[in-house]
Amino acid sequence: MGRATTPPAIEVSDVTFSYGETTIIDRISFQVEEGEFLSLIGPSGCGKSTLLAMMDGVLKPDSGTVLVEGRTPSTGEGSRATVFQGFALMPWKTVLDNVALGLRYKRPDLSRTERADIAMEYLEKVGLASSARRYPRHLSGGMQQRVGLARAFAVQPRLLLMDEPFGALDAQNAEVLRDEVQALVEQEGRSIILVTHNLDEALQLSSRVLLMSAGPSTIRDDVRVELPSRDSPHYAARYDEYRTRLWSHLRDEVETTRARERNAA
Ligand SMILES: Nc1ncnc2c1ncn2[C@@H]1O[C@H](COP(=O)(O)OP(=O)(O)OP(=O)(O)O)[C@@H](O)[C@H]1O
Repeated sequence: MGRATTPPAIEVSDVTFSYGETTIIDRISFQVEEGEFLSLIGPSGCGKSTLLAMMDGVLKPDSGTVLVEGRTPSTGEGSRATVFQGFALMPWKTVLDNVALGLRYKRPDLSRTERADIAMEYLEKVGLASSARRYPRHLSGGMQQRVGLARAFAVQPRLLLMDEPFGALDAQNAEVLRDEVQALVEQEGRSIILVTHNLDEALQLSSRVLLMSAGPSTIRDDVRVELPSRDSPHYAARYDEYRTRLWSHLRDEVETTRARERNAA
């Protein structure tokens, strides 16, 4: 009674979304609590990016509501940051300026020097301080994605939305960056939503995995991931249990999508 309650980081209630005549998302509901790291997985085209865009205020549901910290999101709010597969860096700006740019929009209260100092601090965290004065075209894909991560984390968002952030990287770079994301998350402790095709990535990084069905998508499974530390003798068995469960559902949904594609062809 009279207790102040913090709204969930995200509250998706009975959301439906269509592109034209095609229903993509069919009455989906779930909540994400503050500090949760949620991975969204599901077959290609089931609407993961669409759902993320609604959380970012870029798209609006046809019916139902998406609330972020209790409010309808609109674009460009400082409490959120996004990381996408395509890096989205400004080619004419240096690495340092690219990171500082995010701060300029999201933390206009800071001076130019303060922004540069923070940008540098985050470039150090992702191991790119020595490339601060270089331009994105001079960096490898992995390095560019690190700049994207530094830019997103530098604004210290309460909510971080990531859409296939490792998708354009080779396997080794993806592995290194996943470790870096994990380290940043442990230091910063924010709410995170990760869209991924990679079940292992979802299991290794997140505290919860939401599996979407083939479209019109609903929630097929919702799994809280509680793994012991990696050096525990129980880690492998527990990991396999989660993986087997999620993969059996995911495989069904991928097969449904493929069968539909074959019928449509
Ligand atoms: N602007 C648009 N107009 C019409 N259809 C669209 C538009 N954007 C996406 N779609 C379609 O909506 C469906 C959902 O797209 P979305 O990108 O959200 O899926 P996804 O699960 O993120 O896909 P993927 O895993 O392949 O990245 C797909 O079939 C896609 O082709």
